[in-house]
Amino acid sequence: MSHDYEQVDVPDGEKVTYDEDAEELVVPDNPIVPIIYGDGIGKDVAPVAQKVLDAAAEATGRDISWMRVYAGESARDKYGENLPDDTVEALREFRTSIKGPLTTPVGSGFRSLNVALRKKLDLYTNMRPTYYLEGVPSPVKAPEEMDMVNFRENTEDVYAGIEWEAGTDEVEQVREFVEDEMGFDSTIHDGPVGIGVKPVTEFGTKRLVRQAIEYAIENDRDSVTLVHKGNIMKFTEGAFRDWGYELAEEEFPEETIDEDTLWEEYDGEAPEGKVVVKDRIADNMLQQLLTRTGDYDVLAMPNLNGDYLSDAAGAQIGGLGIAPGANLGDGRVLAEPVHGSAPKHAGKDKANPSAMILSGRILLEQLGWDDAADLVHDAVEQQISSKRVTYDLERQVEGGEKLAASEYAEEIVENIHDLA
Ligand SMILES: NC(=O)C1=CN([C@@H]2O[C@H](COP(=O)(O)OP(=O)(O)OC[C@H]3O[C@@H](n4cnc5c(N)ncnc54)[C@H](OP(=O)(O)O)[C@@H]3O)[C@@H](O)[C@H]2O)C=CC1
Ligand SMILES: O=C(O)CCC(=O)C(=O)O
Ligand SMILES: [Mg+2]
Repeated sequence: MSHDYEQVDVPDGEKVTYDEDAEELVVPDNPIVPIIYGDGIGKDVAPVAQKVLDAAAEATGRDISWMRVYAGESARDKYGENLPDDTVEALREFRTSIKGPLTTPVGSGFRSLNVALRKKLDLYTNMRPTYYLEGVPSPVKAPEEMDMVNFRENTEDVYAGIEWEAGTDEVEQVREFVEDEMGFDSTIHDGPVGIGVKPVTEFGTKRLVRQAIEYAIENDRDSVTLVHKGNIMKFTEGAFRDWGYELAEEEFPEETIDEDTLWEEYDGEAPEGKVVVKDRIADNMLQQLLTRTGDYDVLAMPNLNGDYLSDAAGAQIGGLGIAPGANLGDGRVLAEPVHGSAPKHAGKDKANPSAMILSGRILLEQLGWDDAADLVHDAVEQQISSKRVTYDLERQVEGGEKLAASEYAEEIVENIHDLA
């Protein structure tokens, strides 16, 4: 049953539905797609990205019926709250959506609205592809070796928000329990302490790793690397690794092999059609991202590792202005860039809309509109190669010309018209 929307209108258009047996979205040619512009630079990049996505849809004979919904500052203005039911229900009902960044205060204040959306809609995977676009400036020597897809667990780990503030009765109760009942006497220093809990479940781990392995198989990828800090956090990150391998063995025995078998039986050359499942400790992985980029393909990891790693990987291929992503659940998609609301650049029509546009490309792929998605990719790449780019790329490109975000997006729309 449809939600009774209080302060937003449902546009003309049709609903995307989900075929549970086929595990597939059923997509009309004129889907209703909710969009949250977001805070800070979100208001600069989202409307211009929308125009690019419209151009790609129109060029391939479709029409996106946008439904603007609100979260963060714009929702506080309109509804007096951060995350109105209208917004959550629109994302739930219409299934495929896109958002700009939402600001989260540090140290106090409300908890992340981004995390809240992921949890409320059970968008349990955050998929962040990191790939090279021709002509993109990079601080590394061989950025073209980067072609990774980061699958980040999206609903648990330290993002569960189970923590207690220093100086409260609650934190003292937890300290007492940990020291007196759980046997960790003299482990926590005396004086004020903040304590948090890091849940990592078998359920959360396995559904994430399942999605990563399925993606690797469907997209002909070579390997899935489990990235963890299991040497130190044995029962959370270590368990993530163990459950990840267990899942591969239980559910994909024919399609996967582990790294030991790869070397012992195949001398390091994976047999045709097999995905190698391996693991790396997170600190090592962060340096291998730079030094052995080409050895990695699909990565699967707990929430915090994925947060760190996706920004670091994005820096190698043009920076946060380019890096796209999407939150995925069963039959539900919320695309969003890797970057945040970058408040110091907000409202200046200068931030790079590519990350938002390329997140839209993932949305188009999820709709099954691969032709439109390819157009978006090619049009962005063509624009970057022309060196007429936003400030972040212009400052790194020799002979570059600086464009406003809106001018840059308009030229991408023209590229789409030329390419179509
Ligand atoms: N999913 C989400 O909605 C996310 C929200 N956030 C939130 O955003 C807020 C700000 O976070 P912060 O740590 O500053 O990280 P941001 O990602 O917002 O910005 C960090 C820096 O990255 C560069 N950058 C980011 N986006 C772009 C862009 N589109 N074009 C060009 N450059 C870009 C800028 O670098 P420079 O100044 O060097 O040019 C910017 O100062 C916080 O409240 C945080 O919680 C953070 C991440 C994700
Ligand atoms: O929710 C936030 O404010 C930050 C989230 C974040 O950094 C991310 O999703 O990568
Ligand atoms: Mg982040």
